[in-house]
Formats: sequence, C-alpha cells, structure tokens
Amino acid sequence: MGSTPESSIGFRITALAKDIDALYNDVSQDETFRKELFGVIQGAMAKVESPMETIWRMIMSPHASSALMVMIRSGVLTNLVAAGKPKTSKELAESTGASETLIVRMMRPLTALGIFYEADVYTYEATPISRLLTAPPLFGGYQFMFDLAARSLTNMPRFLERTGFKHVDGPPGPFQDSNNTEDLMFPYLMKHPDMMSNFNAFMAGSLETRPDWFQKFDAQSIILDGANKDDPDAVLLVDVAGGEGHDVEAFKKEFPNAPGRLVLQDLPPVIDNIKQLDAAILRQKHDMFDEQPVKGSRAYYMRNIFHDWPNERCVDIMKRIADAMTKGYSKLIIFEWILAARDVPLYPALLDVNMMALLNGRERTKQEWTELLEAAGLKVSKFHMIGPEEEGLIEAELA
Ligand SMILES: Nc1ncnc2c1ncn2[C@@H]1O[C@H](CSCC[C@H]([NH3+])C(=O)O)[C@@H](O)[C@H]1O
Repeated sequence: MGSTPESSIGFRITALAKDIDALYNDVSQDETFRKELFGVIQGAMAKVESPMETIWRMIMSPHASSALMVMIRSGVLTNLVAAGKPKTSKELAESTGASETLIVRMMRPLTALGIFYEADVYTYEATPISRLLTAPPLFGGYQFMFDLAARSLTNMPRFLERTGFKHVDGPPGPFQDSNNTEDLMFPYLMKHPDMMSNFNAFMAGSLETRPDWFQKFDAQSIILDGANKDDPDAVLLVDVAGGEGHDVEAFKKEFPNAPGRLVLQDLPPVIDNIKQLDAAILRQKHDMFDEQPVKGSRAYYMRNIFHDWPNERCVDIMKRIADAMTKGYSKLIIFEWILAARDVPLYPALLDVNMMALLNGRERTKQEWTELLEAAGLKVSKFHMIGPEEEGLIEAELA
C-alpha cells in the first residue's frame, strides 16, 4: 500500500486533535460522557508517555503543589479571584505583602498548569480552577492535605525504613512520626484548631458530592423488609460514628414512614456541635469502643469508619456491635471501599496510602473484610458491589 497524506502519522495526529476538540465540545455538558472521554484520554496518555516522562513527572510533582500552597497562604489566590480581572505581580505584591519576585517565580509552574492565566508579562488572571480553589471545602481541603497528608507522606518512607519496613498496624505510625506527637490524628486536630477547621471544611464539602447508600443499594430488601413493625420502640438503624447526622437524616427524608426508630451516635464534642437535625432522630453520645447501648437494632450502619483504624481496633469496634446484635435479625452494614485483589483504580489505591499516612488505617479487599468480620464473630452475608470506581456495601450478620 502506498502512503497517502491521509495515512501519514502527522495527518492522523492532527485529525485526532480535531476529533478530541469536537468531542470535548459535545461532552462538556454531559458529565457521564465527559468522564468517559477523560478515561480514554488518560488511558491513552499512560500508553503514550515515555517511561522517562513518567518518572520525571513524579519527581517534579511536589513542586507545583508547594507553589500553589504559597499562593494560598500568601493571599495571592484569594486576591486574584476577588479582583475578577488581571493583576500585575507588582499589584499583587502591594496588596498581599508577598515579594514580587517570589510571586513571579511561583506563578510560572502554576500558569503552565493552567491554574492561573498569564494575561501579559508578569500579569495574572484567575481561571475556573483558581476560582474553584477558593470554595471553602477545597480551600480548607488543600491546606489540610498539604499540611498533614503531604508532610506525613514525604516522611513515610524514612519512617518505614527505620521500622525495617514493618506494616503500619497502629501508633506510632507515619502521622505520629512526622508530627512528633503521640496523638492520633483526631485528638491532634483538636489541639490545632486551624487545621481542624480546614479538615471540617474539607469533609463538609466532600459530603455534597457523595451518594447516599440507599441511592445505590436496595435499602428495602436489605433492611426494611423484615424490620420489626409491631414494637414502637424497636430501633431500625443506628448510624454508629455518624458525624453530625447527615447520612441518617437523608435516610429519614427518603423513608419518612419506615418502621422503627433512628439513632445517631458519635463522640460528645461532635454531638454537641450539631446545629440542625430532624428531631425524630435520637442523638446519643457514645464511644464506639465501649459497650453498644442500643441492643437488637435491625441495622448498625457505619460509613467511612473502619478505614480510619488498624485491624485490631476494627475488631474491637465490631465486637461491641456484635455483642448488641440479635441473631437472625440484626445486620451490620458497612459502606466503604471494597478493593479488588488486582487492578485497583488509582483513586482508591491512593486513598489506601493516605489512610496509612494519616491514621494508621487502610482500605480493604473482600478477603480482608471477611477475615476482619470473622475475627469479631460476624460473617459477610453479601458484598454489594457497583464497580471498581465506587464504594461498596458490606452486609454482615452474627456468625
Ligand atoms: N471512639 C469513637 N467513638 C465514636 N465515634 C468516633 C470515635 N472516634 C472517631 N469517631 C468519629 O468517627 C467519625 C469519622 S468521619 C465519618 C463520619 C460519618 N460516618 C460519615 O461517613 O460521614 C467522626 O465523626 C468521628 O468523630
């Protein structure tokens, strides 16, 4: 076959770029298609990037994160977003007190990455990315992750080396080592109110985008069918360590006529901090390592709790619940990542490393969940899975 212009590599690359542009316009209003296209492009990038480029990208990745943190802490980010128009490095230096040369140097990688726009020489403008970064969950979240997660992650390899590369199964772990403390992360945050408020803003924001378990899984067949409808005091669901009650309140809204009571449990400062919660939900100050006061509930629901703890502590928590369960009736319902044995997508894989670095915790595979529950006298009735990119639901009962 002779080579025609249409089959030349240069022609095909140009045609592909045009196709991607056209596709981008078509998918920009449709999140599902946009994600699908993004996945294809990411997959293609992984193939096309050379090994040297991959390594170099990893070596150079902390630099941009650090430059952005400088722009956040110095006030340049908020200043530029508030201005709503381009500003020179001189103007930014005057309004923030940061050195002009410092701003110019930090801005170089950030404009190259599209986080800010270089409107002219030494002149910058906010982009949709910079504007989104000033939203409280991301503004707090970025700083929390930079201050605590990044610090702990940077230090983690040397810490592990000192332990002879033992697995992290409890304190002292990377977090205690990098912060020179014996405190676990939550008590540490309580002593550092600025970091605590960044963390809280971060968590409150991530709630907006996360699905409720009953939107993804069939609550009717999992807990409502078969729930005690005769005893007005029977408890339908206890949200153990449920924070300020967002999940249990959403459940109440979805099933206003469900039989039985709803209970929210968390530590005293969290319960005391509740500003608004449906009055029908019972608030209970409870430490989950103590005896579970609600006996024989249809469901004990726990979201994003076990990944905060090493195995031994998880078994303690599970045993307290198992002791309160009624055989053949009560269920423990866990809403968390269920990792596959291989080909785990990047996000949950990184989250697992994150849990190690911050909390000596971990994300778990089916086998690890099974073993953990068995150690507490429970057994898995069913793993409800959606796909590798989404959290699953583990339904467990007394063994
Ligand atoms: N010992 C403990 N007893 C009860 N709750 C705890 C304990 N330690 C931490 N927590 C709570 O565990 C929660 C972890 S964050 C997860 C909260 C909620 N289930 C959600 O998915 O949004 C926080 O609300 C902590 O206050």
